[in-house]
Amino acid sequence: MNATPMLSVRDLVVSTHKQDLVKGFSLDIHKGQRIGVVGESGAGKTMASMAIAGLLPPGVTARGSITFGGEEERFEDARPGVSPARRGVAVVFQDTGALNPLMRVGRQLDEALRLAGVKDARERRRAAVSLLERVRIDRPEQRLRAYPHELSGGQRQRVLIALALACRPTLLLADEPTSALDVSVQVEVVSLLNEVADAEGVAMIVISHDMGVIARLCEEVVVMYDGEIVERGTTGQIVNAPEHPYTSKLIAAVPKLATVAGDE
Ligand SMILES: Nc1ncnc2c1ncn2[C@@H]1O[C@H](COP(=O)(O)OP(=O)(O)OP(=O)(O)O)[C@@H](O)[C@H]1O
Repeated sequence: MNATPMLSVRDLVVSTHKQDLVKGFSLDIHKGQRIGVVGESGAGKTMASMAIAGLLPPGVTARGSITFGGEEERFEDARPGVSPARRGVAVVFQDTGALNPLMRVGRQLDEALRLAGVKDARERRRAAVSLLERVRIDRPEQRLRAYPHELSGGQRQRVLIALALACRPTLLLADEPTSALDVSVQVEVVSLLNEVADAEGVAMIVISHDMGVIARLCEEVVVMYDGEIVERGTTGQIVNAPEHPYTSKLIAAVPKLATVAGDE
């Protein structure tokens, strides 16, 4: 692994005025690396990743330091902003209303590409078609005219991945990228994320309550429980020899997981 991580998070604490939601989160990720953050609902996975992306909700603040692309930002009960250095981070949300239901897919991609600095409208149109091709959506020209409800759940998740790729990220934060999908479609989206990460060379932080999804996507895993990291290691180590009882519980919830880790 090369020496300087692309992203370094140190002692991140995320709080409301009442309580700490994340109680000291540290993580390094290198170019092209894929790290999973696993834990049950409410463990603080989303809050940690939203702090990294500069997208904490109102009333939630952060303490600690985040270094991205060599630029360190320190926070003292502040909301991290999206600094230019952070522009290389994109978030893939889960398909539960993340797309604007009133806007055609093409318009949403056009907007994302405009924000990413593509000035020429024809160039944006070409780029939108190419993004849909890269996420393996068939008949891309036609899909640009579709509204989200005219697409299947799997196709909408693909569009969300295409939107994330529009800003040419170096780091993708995928928050429960498959949770809203049927099992067979989950498998397709996991393969697509693997394919995209390989082809584009992006690093990925995958957040999920499902150790099975993480094991298929990531070489390293961080386990969160009640706002804290309770265990970390390679996927093989965590799956085959978990040290924390909570990790064992997460693994037991996925019956075929030993086979998945064995396949790697
Ligand atoms: N906007 C908010 N304001 C205040 N507290 C919040 C807000 N959103 C979430 N929380 C609280 O923060 C804690 C951590 O939530 P977080 O969403 O990070 O957990 P998670 O591990 O990602 O779980 P899930 O998969 O359910 O989102 C929870 O106790 C949750 O109730």
